[in-house]
Order: sequence, then structure tokens, then C-alpha cells
Amino acid sequence: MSSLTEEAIHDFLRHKKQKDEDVAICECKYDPEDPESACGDGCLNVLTSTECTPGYCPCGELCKNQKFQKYEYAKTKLFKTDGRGWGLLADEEIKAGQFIIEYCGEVISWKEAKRRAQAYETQGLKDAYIISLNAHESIDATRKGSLARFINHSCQPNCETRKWTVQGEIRVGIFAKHDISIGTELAYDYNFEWYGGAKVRCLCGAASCSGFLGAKSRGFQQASGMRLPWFKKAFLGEMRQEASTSERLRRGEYSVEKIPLYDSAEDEPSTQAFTSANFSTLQFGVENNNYSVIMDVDRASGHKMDSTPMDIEPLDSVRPNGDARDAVNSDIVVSKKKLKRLPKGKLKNLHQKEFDHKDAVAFLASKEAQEEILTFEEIRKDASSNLESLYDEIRPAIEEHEKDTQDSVPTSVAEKWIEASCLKMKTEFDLYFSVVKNLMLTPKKSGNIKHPNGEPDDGVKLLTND
Ligand SMILES: C[S@@+](CC[C@H](N)C(=O)[O-])C[C@H]1O[C@@H](n2cnc3c(N)ncnc32)[C@H](O)[C@@H]1O
Repeated sequence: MSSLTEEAIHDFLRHKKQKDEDVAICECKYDPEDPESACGDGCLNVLTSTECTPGYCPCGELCKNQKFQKYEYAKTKLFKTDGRGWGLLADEEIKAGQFIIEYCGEVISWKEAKRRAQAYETQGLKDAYIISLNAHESIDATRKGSLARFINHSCQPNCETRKWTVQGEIRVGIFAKHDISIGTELAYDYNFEWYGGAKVRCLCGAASCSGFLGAKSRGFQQASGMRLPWFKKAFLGEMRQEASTSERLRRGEYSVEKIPLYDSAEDEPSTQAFTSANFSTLQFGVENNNYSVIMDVDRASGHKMDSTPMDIEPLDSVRPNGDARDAVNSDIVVSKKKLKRLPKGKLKNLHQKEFDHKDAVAFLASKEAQEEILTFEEIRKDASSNLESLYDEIRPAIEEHEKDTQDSVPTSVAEKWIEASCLKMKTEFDLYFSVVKNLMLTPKKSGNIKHPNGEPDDGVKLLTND
């Protein structure tokens, strides 16, 4: 029996090619009297956040639902903010709901994202460009990316991220939450999306500012070990009257003294990838906001920069062919953390050590017992990955409500989560029960326990006492 390894899942996600029968074809029919008829708001694909596939859409060239694929970005411009490094602003009037730009970057596994985030921090890169893509993958725009990487966070944003399916792949776009006038800075809420750790004080200036960047993201929670969504706590036996973020802020739990911080205001342009003030950053993107060259020219002198720590490569143009999805061949390990209650009610994150059942079963009991354990192990893995996918699916619902209470999440979502969590726990129980049962049934080598025949069968292994 072959087990589905995490590498295999990652490989599958990387190389997933859309089959003909999987292409979503809408029922739009172009009517010259009504331009909206060619895949406007009523298009079945638009309604399900799926782009039409060229060559399949009944509206052909007139299809309006290929914005990611045709780079139909809004006009934007880079500018230097006060204290938050570079930012991106609207260079034209933008309508509510309008697609502004795709968040491009290298698609990497969650585990690799975690590794890179730590590495970048060690290297002294103060701006973080990793956002979450799905339960298993993240997008890293540190070295390769589009202008979207320069969009700053705001707790009261005028933009939001939305996930669209484009030729079978999930892609992240920045969309206007409401009308945005020319010259206004673009910003979205990094919560849920961002992997920048727990160290950046938010300078967005909004009245409702949560204090830190990405305070609700998994990255933040893992780095700080502070908060888990109610549904996770519920199933870890942690459900209790939890203080809200603002209460915690008031109590000083996010206080500067307790968390090592830096301000993006302290950014040294020379340590920034692509963000040096002297870079000709405004020269590109005039037409479609795509990078066309690696920017390494000093704008003032026109000379090549001497010390460019990293070159940012253009990405928009390569992504559809798959190059941009050059995921690092790491395992997909969606963080497996266990909460441990510490004195004074604090929570501590502990890495849950993966028990290698393959090794364990090798010296356990009979072949049947080994197979039984491996079967349960596979079922458990499926349930676990199902739960992680569900987390990704329901995240927008939670984000929408932006609260951390059970009431804020629709019942249907809560029920789904409960069902998947129970299923996962059941599969864990079955697995561990099987391990214990088979352990107990395996005769011991030393002591008085003897095999019924006096000598062990070939198929039966003996446990040692050492
Ligand atoms: C995706 S980058 C945005 C572009 C960045 N300003 C630059 O110059 O490249 C995210 C980084 O910008 C800074 N940043 C974004 N929003 C911020 C905010 N509201 N307050 C403080 N720093 C912010 C942080 O350093 C963060 O790691």
C-alpha cells in the first residue's frame, strides 16, 4: 500500500494541469447591444471567482473575464511613504470591486515560507513579502514579484485580496473595496494573509488599528503563540472566555516590551530588495505595471548599483507558463502545533513531533498489524489535510466578520469545521488505538512470555525490553 507523501501532494499542486473536462465553461452569449453579456457580472465563472479559459469561452476574444491572464491592471505608481517604506498609489480613478493587480511571487510550501521568513529576518530584511496562498502554499514576492509587493497594510483598508481560479490554479489579486480616487495610497489588511512574524508595529494610523501587522495571520499567531481562532481552541479544549484583541492590547500583551520590534521607518534603502530610493522604480509599469527589467540602475547617476542584495525579477509575464510557480521542493507541512496550558493560563506552542509509524511498525508484530497501522496512518493524514484545506476555505468567512467569537462565523461554516475536526480526532484515535493494540499483542523477547510454539513464527517479531 503506497502512502501519499507530503512531497507528492506538493508535487501534485505544482504540476496540476487543467484537463479539458475540468475547464469551467460559462453560458454567456455576446449581445452587441449589451457589452456586459460577454462575461460581465452575471457570468457563471465570474460568480464563482473563476476566470474563463481562452479557447473555451463562448465569447471568444470579447470575454471580459480574463483579467489575470491579460494583466488588466489598474494604473498605479510607487511612492515613498512616511515611515512605511515604499507604497503604491492609485494613478487613476479606481472603481469599487475593480481588479487592481495580481500578487505575484514564488509559490512555495508553507514550511519553506516559514524557513524563508526566518532566513530573511536573519539577513536583516525588514520588509516581509510572503503571503498565504492556500492551506499548503504561500507566495514569496521577496525576490520575484509584481508591484503588488509594495502595497502596505492598513487596518482600515481600501483594497482586499481575493483568490481566483485561473486555468485550474489559485491566484491572488488585489481588488478595490470601494471607489478609490487618483493619488490615494492603496492598502489591504495583511491579516490572515501575511507571514511576517510578530514584530512589526503598525503605522497605518487608522482609529481601529490593531497594533501589529498581520495580527490575525497564522504567521503572527505561530510566532507569538498568542491567539488561535475559536474553532481551533474549541477542539483543543481551550474554549474559554477569551479576551479580544483590543482588550489584550489594553492589557499590554502586545506591548513593545514583550515583543522584539522594529519599525519599517528604520528601513535602510540599501538593505531593501528593489526598494532603494535611487532605484528607477517609477520607470516601469506605466503601461501595465509589469516589471520589464531587473531594476538595478541608480536613478540619480544612471549607473548600475554597486550593492544590490537581491535582484527582483519580473514575474507577471512568466507566471501563466508555470515558471513563477517554481515551488521549492520542500515538504508540505502545515504547521502542526499543540497547545499546552502553562501556569497563569498562558498558552505555549509546542511542536508536535511526527511519530514515524513506518519505522515503528517495522519492529512491531505481524505483517497484518503493520498494514493495519499504515492504513490508519493514511486515513489520518487524509483527514488532517482535509481539515487544513477547510481552514483555508473558511478563512474568508472569518475575515469578513473580523471577530474572534463563535457568533461571528456562520453556523454552516462552524458545523463543517466541527465535522472535519471530529473526523480527524477519530482517525487519530483509530491510529493510536491500533498502535497500542498491536504493541500489546506483540510478544516480548525476554521475560517469561513465550510464543505458543515455544519459538517465534517468521511473521511475528518480538519486542525487546531494551
Ligand atoms: C509587502 S511590504 C510593503 C512594501 C514595503 N513598504 C516596501 O518598502 O517594500 C511589507 C512591509 O512594509 C512595511 N509596512 C507595510 N505596512 C505597514 C504599516 N501599516 N505599518 C508599518 N510598516 C508597514 C513593513 O515593513 C512590512 O514588512
